[in-house]
Amino acid sequence: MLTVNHLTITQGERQLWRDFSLQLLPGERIGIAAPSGWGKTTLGRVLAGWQPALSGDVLLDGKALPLNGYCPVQLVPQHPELTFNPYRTTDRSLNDAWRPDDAQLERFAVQAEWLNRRPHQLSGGELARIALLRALDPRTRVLIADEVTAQLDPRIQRSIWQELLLESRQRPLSMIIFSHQQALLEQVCHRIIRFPAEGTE
Ligand SMILES: Nc1ncnc2c1ncn2[C@@H]1O[C@H](COP(=O)(O)OP(=O)(O)OP(=O)(O)O)[C@@H](O)[C@H]1O
Repeated sequence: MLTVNHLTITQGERQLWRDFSLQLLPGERIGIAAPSGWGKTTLGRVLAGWQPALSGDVLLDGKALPLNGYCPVQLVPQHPELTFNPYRTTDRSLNDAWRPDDAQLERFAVQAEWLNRRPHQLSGGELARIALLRALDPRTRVLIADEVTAQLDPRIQRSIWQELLLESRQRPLSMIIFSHQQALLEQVCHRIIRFPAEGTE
């Protein structure tokens, strides 16, 4: 279980989250809907250990996330091109995590040939699928999906979400999903937390 305890997160002078708490059961999928600039991506970065919070903590099964080695909470960022090394072919970045087989590449609509290219030689949607597959390393327990399919056409979006839901049920893999697509959140999440909370605007 992922437990988020009283997180306060600042970015520069600005306080983005104050006393934010959440519990996520194995296999549970929670959607977070908030206006642009609210701090969703920053929250994702803190939950996956990419940057510290001002206060509060993030625990997986009661323990702090590991500082070294593989982090079982994985963020798939909205702009994956910023997280791929531009000088390496994408297979090297993917295989830093794990080695998906051909069937797994097919499930997430990744063509083997794309893995011989560098990030700038791929479209945003192609790179987004490789980033997603990389984060699905079998050691991942919680996936934070930050607008992961926003760059994809509706048919591929549907098929990727079908596979993600299958993965979420089978492992089980918990998910925190940030999206501006209300219909998507309603279809894939067990519950949705909306900001600003009703009556506070
Ligand atoms: N490295 C940074 N330094 C300073 N300010 C930042 C930094 N990163 C983000 N911000 C600011 O923090 C706020 C929250 O940004 P964040 O990307 O977390 O929002 P978001 O809710 O994910 O937005 P969107 O829906 O547009 O992706 C924004 O006002 C942004 O300009």
